[in-house]
Amino acid sequence: MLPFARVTIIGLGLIGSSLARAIRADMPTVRVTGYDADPAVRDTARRIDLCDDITDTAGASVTDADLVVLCVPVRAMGAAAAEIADDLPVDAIVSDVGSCKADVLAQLNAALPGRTIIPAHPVAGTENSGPEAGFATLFKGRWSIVTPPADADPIAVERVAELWRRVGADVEMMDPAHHDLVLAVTSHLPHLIAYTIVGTASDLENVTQSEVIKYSAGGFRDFTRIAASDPTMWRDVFLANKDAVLEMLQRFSEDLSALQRAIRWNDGDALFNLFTRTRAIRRSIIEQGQDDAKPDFGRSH
Ligand SMILES: NC(=O)C1=CN([C@@H]2O[C@H](COP(=O)(O)OP(=O)(O)OC[C@H]3O[C@@H](n4cnc5c(N)ncnc54)[C@H](O)[C@@H]3O)[C@@H](O)[C@H]2O)C=CC1
Ligand SMILES: O=C(O)C(=O)Cc1ccc(O)cc1
Repeated sequence: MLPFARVTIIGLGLIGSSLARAIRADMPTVRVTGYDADPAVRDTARRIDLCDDITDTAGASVTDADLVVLCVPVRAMGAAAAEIADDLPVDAIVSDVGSCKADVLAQLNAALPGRTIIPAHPVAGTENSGPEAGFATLFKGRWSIVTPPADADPIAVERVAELWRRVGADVEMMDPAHHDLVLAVTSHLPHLIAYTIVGTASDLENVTQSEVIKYSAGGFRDFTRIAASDPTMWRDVFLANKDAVLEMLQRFSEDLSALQRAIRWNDGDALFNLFTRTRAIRRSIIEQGQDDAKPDFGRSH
């Protein structure tokens, strides 16, 4: 049985539009309604026939929904939830796709007290944004991490998990705080490093911009893809997942200082041992068949 009959998607960018496309492709009888705060995005969504219906207000989009999925930047979740509070049917489930979970859950609880809130995070995406960047197969073979509150209704949790399975994702359950720590090191810190290194290269005085572009070898090119990711989305992730990111950044800085010291003192063994350990990690990811499948760091479609 389908987990939901009428799904509303709020925020029709990369993830919201991919979810709309995936639901229509994989569950064609489900009615998909969309809303975005940006009128230009709503126009585009209508032009490309993204949903069965696009409404001009948030409230109108949820009046007959049995699931509402918030697909807006993480620090906009509370405002988006507050806008639907008066029109949300009593038995509707509210979910989201935010890249960090504890802060978003707090925002949703504050905006929608007493409502059924089952957050999730599809660990799948690209550096692109907007309604035309989405695609129906984005979630296939990827993880979707569902982070229910401790007292969540198990039936509601299972319905949200089943939605993600239906669009091709593998589902994992996680505590929100643990999710935030894991994703801080596997996703948020790598983005911060990419933003930094591309910024550092572009600030150099003795190396021209055109030399950076012309001679960018594999490593730097990969960083430029990640550093092209949406500024609003990532500003919000770093501020909303501040504690976990600062904790991982502290550890990273200490490890970087150890490497700096090894180079300064010609400690080749230290360098060789670390590089051998990290190569083994890459190989075990490939052996587990997760290279290009999941998680999705470093892949564009
Ligand atoms: N981009 C990625 O690779 C991934 C993003 N995510 C999460 O998905 C969410 C959406 O990200 P993207 O789709 O990439 O962003 P996006 O920038 O492509 O789309 C976000 C959309 O939300 C709309 N919006 C902003 N505030 C709103 C509000 N209050 N009410 C209604 N609409 C509003 C914007 O107009 C925009 O169209 C974020 O929370 C992000 O952390 C999760 C997994 C991967
Ligand atoms: O484009 C990439 O490599 C990504 O890392 C995509 C991504 C961005 C944010 C997420 O929360 C999950 C996946």
